[in-house]
Amino acid sequence: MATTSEKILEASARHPKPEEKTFHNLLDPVFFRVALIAALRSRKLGGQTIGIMITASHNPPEDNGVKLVDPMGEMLEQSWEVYATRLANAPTDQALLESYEQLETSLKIKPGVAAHVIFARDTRESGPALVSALVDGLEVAGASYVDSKILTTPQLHYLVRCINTKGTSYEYGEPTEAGYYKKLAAAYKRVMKGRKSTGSVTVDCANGVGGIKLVELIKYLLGPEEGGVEIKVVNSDAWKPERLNSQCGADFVKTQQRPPPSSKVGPLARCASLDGDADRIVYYFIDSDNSFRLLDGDKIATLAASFIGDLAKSAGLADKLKIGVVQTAYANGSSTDYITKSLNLPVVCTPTGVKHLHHAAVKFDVGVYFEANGHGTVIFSNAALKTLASHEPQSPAQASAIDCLRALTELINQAVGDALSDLLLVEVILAHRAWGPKEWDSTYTDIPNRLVRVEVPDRNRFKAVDAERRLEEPKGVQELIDALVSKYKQGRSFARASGTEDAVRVYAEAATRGEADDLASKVASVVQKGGQ
Ligand SMILES: CC(=O)N[C@H]1[C@@H](OP(=O)(O)O)O[C@H](CO)[C@@H](O)[C@@H]1O
Ligand SMILES: [Mg+2]
Repeated sequence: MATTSEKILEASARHPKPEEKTFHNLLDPVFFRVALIAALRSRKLGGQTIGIMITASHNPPEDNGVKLVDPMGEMLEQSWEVYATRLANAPTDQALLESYEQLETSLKIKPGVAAHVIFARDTRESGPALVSALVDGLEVAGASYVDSKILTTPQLHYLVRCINTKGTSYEYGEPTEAGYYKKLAAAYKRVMKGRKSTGSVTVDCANGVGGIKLVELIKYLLGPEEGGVEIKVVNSDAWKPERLNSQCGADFVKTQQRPPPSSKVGPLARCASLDGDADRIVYYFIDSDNSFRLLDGDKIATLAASFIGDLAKSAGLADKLKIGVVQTAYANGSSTDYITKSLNLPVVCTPTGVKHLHHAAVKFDVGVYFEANGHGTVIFSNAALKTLASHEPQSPAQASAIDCLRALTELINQAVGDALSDLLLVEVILAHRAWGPKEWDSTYTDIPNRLVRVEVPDRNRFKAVDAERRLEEPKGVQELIDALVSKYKQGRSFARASGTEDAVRVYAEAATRGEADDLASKVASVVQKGGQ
């Protein structure tokens, strides 16, 4: 019988690294190799289940990619990203096998431990072919696996957390797709007790997996006749994969600062857009003067933080729950001011990327984190869960606030930012406050801002520090940016190398639209020159 090493070598030859790279032949060996990493990770963690999500999120339909999920539903631990890259880049089948065996030895992984993996994909056409490459890898690595077919990214994170917590005192939920809907719907009904939604919300599903799953979720929720929100699902053409993220979706709305051209809603109607794998959401509406108003991740974070802060006070728990908000440098300066000065809550700024925000948020009892682009969630610490479970209310008002807080811990996805869960979170808050989008928007006014992309010969020369708000290298560039910023009222600007695209991003804020554009373009030209 062939040994595991022989099997890996033989199978790897079926997933060769292409001589001439096209998108598809490039991904086939990557997926084969990702399977090997997932098997190693599961074995290293004593056989806990690891998740693999096949998606390219908000990117064009022909792209694809992969996200690895750790046992508690969190993103793969950072040190393992390095190992994954090492396996993915191994130049030959033999080099791949050597890297695999080296990892086994250096990480003291016992090959005899059973490995378990669960995977799912979004609606992209390339998904099934990539699943074959993945399965080939899982089989030769001796991992057992579950194919969960088509799911949103956060649903897969949910399943991973449920499977790994099953039978413990902190069981997360029933590890099925229906279990996900039931958990959200039960919590939604609890928070909505005695409240009524007004109006409807139109949800643009980016023609992706979010539409299919939102239609399912609605079946479990309260109908409008029962006081629940009326959810109108649009851009849910998931079976025409070429339409995915095309002229719609959260990324389109956020970057273009306008509704999807297909949108038919009138003034003051609430709208929301999901991204292609439903882990991001933004809200927006058309104001009475026909202007477009975006309610982005910052507005969702401030809404959630203010609501939870008020509930904690009503429950008599203001001193016991340390609530904090985590943002990145892209958060609008007005939102940061509003959180610190009006809500009196602490704000932490981290580098871009949700894993950084998540790690900072766990330091609070209630950590609210959102990127401006709409990716985020609220996490409750174990101490907070204990406080909520044991707190004896002293009045009916306290009892109702505490029940609402407990239900929120179930409504909000604790593993990862989840557009469907965030949608319900926003909807329950608006129902509690009897607010429409305009009242929500008027909590603070965004400082005009501009984000531009600058192509430079080598973006790695740009080294940012201080949560990416200042450039250490190339030398001298930060001083030039500072000098420009000082000339603008409410001016703020920074430049950093993108982690996902071959470019440097420049962000600028200033008192007026024209000044923000002007500052952004001047900083962009400083960056361009400094990057030569
Ligand atoms: C300004 C911006 O939106 N940056 C995005 C983008 O990161 P960059 O490192 O800026 O390319 O992609 C990340 C992953 O999706 C997301 O977390 C982040 O917010
Ligand atoms: Mg996404």
